[in-house]
Amino acid sequence: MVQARSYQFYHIPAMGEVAVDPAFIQEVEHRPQTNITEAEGIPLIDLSVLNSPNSSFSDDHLANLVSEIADACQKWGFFQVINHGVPSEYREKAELASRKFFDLPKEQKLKVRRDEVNPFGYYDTELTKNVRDWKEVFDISVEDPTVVPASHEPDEKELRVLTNQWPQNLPELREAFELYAEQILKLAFKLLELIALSLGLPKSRLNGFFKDHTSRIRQNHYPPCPIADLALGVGRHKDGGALTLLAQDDVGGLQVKRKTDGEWILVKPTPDAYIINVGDIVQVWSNDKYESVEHRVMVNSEKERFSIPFFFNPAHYTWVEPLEELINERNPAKYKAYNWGQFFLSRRRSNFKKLDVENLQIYHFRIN
Ligand SMILES: O=C(O)CCC(=O)C(=O)O
Ligand SMILES: [Fe+2]
Repeated sequence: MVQARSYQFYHIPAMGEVAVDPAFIQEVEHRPQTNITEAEGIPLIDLSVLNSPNSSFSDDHLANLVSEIADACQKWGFFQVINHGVPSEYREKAELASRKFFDLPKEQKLKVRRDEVNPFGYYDTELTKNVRDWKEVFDISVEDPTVVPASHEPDEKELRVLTNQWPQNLPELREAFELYAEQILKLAFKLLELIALSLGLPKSRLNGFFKDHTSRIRQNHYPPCPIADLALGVGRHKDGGALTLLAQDDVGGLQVKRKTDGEWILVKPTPDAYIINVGDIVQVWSNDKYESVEHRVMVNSEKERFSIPFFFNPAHYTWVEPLEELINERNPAKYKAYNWGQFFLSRRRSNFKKLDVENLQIYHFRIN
């Protein structure tokens, strides 16, 4: 059954009455403030130590870097990296191809639409916490094909093989993103090792979880929005995976909830930098030492914005729980183990369809 949409009219200065689907309207307390603080920004970390060919850097340099990472993860859950080793031409090609994709006529984009079974492809009606986001996205799996459980049901034993969908008339999209994925994956492993070291663990302690990783690259397009002060490009949320590596363009709009006072801080675009944040899985592994921090995206009434996050996720069969080296009698495990594949599918389901219940969160696995 096709439901008739009921539009509501909003008065927009300079535009008059605008008809908008009320599904986009945020509750008053979640609307973006226009007078946003651009106070102290998230830390900027230089990774050149890792990429110097003749290792002219000493152990001290590495130790400094590791302690910068530890600090940033504890204080912010977010940081930016420069001199990260991803050649800019790969990123530029991906960004260009992505713009071309979103520029295609709607019916061509709908040919690669994601559906209830395959979470990869194009989508323009995503919900975050049951409110519609002002954006369109195109999701691809880094490993293609990728294996996930057949459903989000906890006792599901069957597996499903998912493949990417590519638009036929834009071959450069696939080419650009397959090359980009290889590069960004290398950076993700470097960051994973730095995070392991920063938690006092051996460098490769976390690598095994990513042998059959289920990482995903998303392309986001936020069109100009006539109700930019009522809607959001992405509603407030925490990333469910291990790490996110985000390439944003020069428009800006990403806001991070500052841990010290709960203020929303705008992440100012830095050319060629990546914005890194720890996701829920790192929060659980670290037994809350590093928290996965809430963030959201403001839209702009004049400018469109593009971003490309890479979500670094472990194998679907991973049981996520606090690492045994990081718990003891004084600091007992704060979470019981949960299965990553089930968690992922349950989340995708609630992003696809409006549900009556809140979507799955790690605090549902919290002990006490
Ligand atoms: O576009 C952005 O800046 C961030 C997007 C985001 O948070 C997400 O897709 O999870
Ligand atoms: Fe996010």
